[in-house]
Amino acid sequence: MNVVIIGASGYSGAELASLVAKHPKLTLQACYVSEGSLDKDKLLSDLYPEHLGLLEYPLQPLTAEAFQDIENNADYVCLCTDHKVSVDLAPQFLAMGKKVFDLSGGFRLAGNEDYLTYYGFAHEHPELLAQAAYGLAEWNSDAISKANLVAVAGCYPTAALNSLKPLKEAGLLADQAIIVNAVSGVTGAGRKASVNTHFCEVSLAPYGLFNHRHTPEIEQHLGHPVLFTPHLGNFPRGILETIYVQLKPGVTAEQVSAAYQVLANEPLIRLLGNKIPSIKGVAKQPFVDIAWQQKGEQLIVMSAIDNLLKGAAGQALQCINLAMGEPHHTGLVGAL
Ligand SMILES: NC(=O)C1=CN([C@@H]2O[C@H](COP(=O)(O)OP(=O)(O)OC[C@H]3O[C@@H](n4cnc5c(N)ncnc54)[C@H](OP(=O)(O)O)[C@@H]3O)[C@@H](O)[C@H]2O)C=CC1
Ligand SMILES: CC(=O)N[C@@H](CCC(=O)OP(=O)(O)O)C(=O)O
Repeated sequence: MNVVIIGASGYSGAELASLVAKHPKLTLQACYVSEGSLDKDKLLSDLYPEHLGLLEYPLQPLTAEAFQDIENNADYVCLCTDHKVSVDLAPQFLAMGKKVFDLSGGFRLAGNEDYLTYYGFAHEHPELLAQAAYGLAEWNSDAISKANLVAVAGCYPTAALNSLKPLKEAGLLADQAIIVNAVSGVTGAGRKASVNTHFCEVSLAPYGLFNHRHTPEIEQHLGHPVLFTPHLGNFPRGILETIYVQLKPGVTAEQVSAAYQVLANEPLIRLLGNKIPSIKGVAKQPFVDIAWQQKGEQLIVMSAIDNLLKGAAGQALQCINLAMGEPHHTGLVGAL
């Protein structure tokens, strides 16, 4: 299958380009940036020298001619672009009959009101929201394999949902909101220069209190209220979440362990029991590491992922594998 990547010069796009280029059943057809990009015509390996010899692909401007090339040659189009850019581009590629894998948040939420409230824009194509399959690979494989538009799950939600859905499905959660405290590395904010992500400015600080767009994403795909607070930390990649859960009265440790067994055979999920996960354990790895400790009806769940792999490009590749009828972890386990 021929894959094109739009936004290939960005952190998630370059990561996905490297996964596609190494995949046994995919061909990286072409890499695109915006028409006016400062990086156009550079090689991707000039920007990412760690991929010298692998990503000798020119970053092509997304011109009218590029759209024609994509229509003629691509099977799968991956959008590694800002939410609004994705909302604009996805319908154009869907109209060409392409399968679209969007890494942005442009199609993850249920309704236009959520986009106004949490994204700050009115959705231009609300009719596509119901058609998009939510790309949380381990939990939605049937819908992902059939969909023309896959909204690959967000980074913080991927860590939270994989940790909490087993408990929700087993009916172990008390009604109150779950508190999700999360720390992300700076690549989570993208490659574009900004003061907030400047080397001398980043330390450890919360942001997005009460209004981060991943709050509704987690709530909608979990079916439970959360109080989510992200933090920016001074490391390049990885997300660690510490999640405070009130269990229903009388829920035992055995019931909690049994609930997590639903993930026990998943190749990209590592259940650590009562060990402690870390950024070091997942950086540059495709896994979600999940651990928990319980005292009475209080449960603390810890979850770690690499934001660019399981939180973006790795999960996008899982979705592409599902669309091809391949095992979802092809090209991810033992291959990075
Ligand atoms: N970073 C992360 O950890 C994660 C990111 N995501 C999502 O993935 C998407 C990309 O994120 P990230 O890789 O961090 O972003 P970056 O800012 O690192 O990269 C964005 C890319 O989009 C390109 N681009 C910008 N405007 C256009 C346009 N109009 N047409 C075509 N290409 C364009 C940029 O190149 P240029 O401007 O030079 O054209 C660049 O290649 C976002 O929606 C983000 O929310 C999802 C999960 C995790
Ligand atoms: C550290 C940082 O800034 N992280 C980003 C989240 C990463 C991302 O790009 O979000 P999606 O997963 O929704 O695409 C943020 O908080 O906006």
